[in-house]
Amino acid sequence: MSLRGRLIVTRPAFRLDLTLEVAPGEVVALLGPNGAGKTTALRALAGLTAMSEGQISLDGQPLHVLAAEQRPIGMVFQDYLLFPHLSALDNVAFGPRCQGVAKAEARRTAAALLERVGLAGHAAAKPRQLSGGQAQRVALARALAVRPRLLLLDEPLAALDAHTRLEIRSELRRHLADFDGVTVLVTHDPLDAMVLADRLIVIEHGAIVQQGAPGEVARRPRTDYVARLVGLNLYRGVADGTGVKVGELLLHSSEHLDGAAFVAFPPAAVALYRTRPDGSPRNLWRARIDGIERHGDNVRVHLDGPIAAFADITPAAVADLDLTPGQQIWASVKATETHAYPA
Ligand SMILES: Nc1ncnc2c1ncn2[C@@H]1O[C@H](COP(=O)(O)OP(=O)(O)OP(=O)(O)O)[C@@H](O)[C@H]1O
Repeated sequence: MSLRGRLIVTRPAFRLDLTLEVAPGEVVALLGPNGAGKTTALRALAGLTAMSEGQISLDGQPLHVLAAEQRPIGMVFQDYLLFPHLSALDNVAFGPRCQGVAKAEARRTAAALLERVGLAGHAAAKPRQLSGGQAQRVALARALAVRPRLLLLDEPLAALDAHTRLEIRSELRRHLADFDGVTVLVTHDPLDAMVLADRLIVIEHGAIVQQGAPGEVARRPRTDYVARLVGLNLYRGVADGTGVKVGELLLHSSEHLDGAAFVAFPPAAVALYRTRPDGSPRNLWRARIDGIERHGDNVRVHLDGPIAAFADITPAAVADLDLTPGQQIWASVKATETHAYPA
């Protein structure tokens, strides 16, 4: 079961144009900032948003010619959209019933699916009697009940609190691993994407800007959005074999490259000094402190200068260095903590 297609949706102030190819059993996450077009892409796959041009095929059969209700898809929405007046069992049985399955058989299928998601004991409960995590499980069971060949998940964990989210994320991962059709999920959350997906497709302004295995995307971001998402300082420059020239600054790394290159390093790899350090580390520059904010247990210092960078240091280091906004400081990062790759 494979999905292929070119999705084009044109609106007055927005154009989505994506070429997608997803293998059987593969889980792909569409990731991107607000308004990038993730939901539009998902809705176009579902037949809920009309495409202006393009075509989609599933297992070699055209999908875009089918009305939404005829498409062999299962969908989980962010707020689940369970029918409030139906029990969990009847919510799950609803899809098979619509497909013409006899009532008793539809309910048997639904009961088996509820058991699979760990809710056998809640079959009679109405949606309002379920917790967020339970409602999410019912929504997944309902999506699977129609034996879909394409599973579409729109921010499937967004409505859950942090603790439940952790639990449901790993459960969902197991269910997706058992599903042999194509899964496309939309998320804002890099962790959901990293844990759930085999491949990330990053969308910005309606177009794919980067795609690849989660680890690869995290190690080698290609846009500022991806770099921020995975918490790296990222620059584009020109490599000359010994380092990457970014503006006036030459940044050394352990890789030897030539030509257009990206160079990235984590904020925690940046060390700050009041006076020029001895034994000059290879990457050293004079920076101005542009801002200081809490960042988890650490402090994130915003640096301006030949390059804009974030440095994560401990609160004790902030006190020792007596840092204040506007102050000039030395910043360094070891070549071994700097990663360069072709642009
Ligand atoms: N029904 C609509 N009518 C007109 N414009 C729309 C409609 N839905 C979305 N848009 C616009 O289309 C663009 C893409 O929106 P979309 O919801 O697909 O983005 P998204 O990546 O899913 O964003 P978010 O993460 O905020 O949900 C945005 O500019 C949005 O304002």
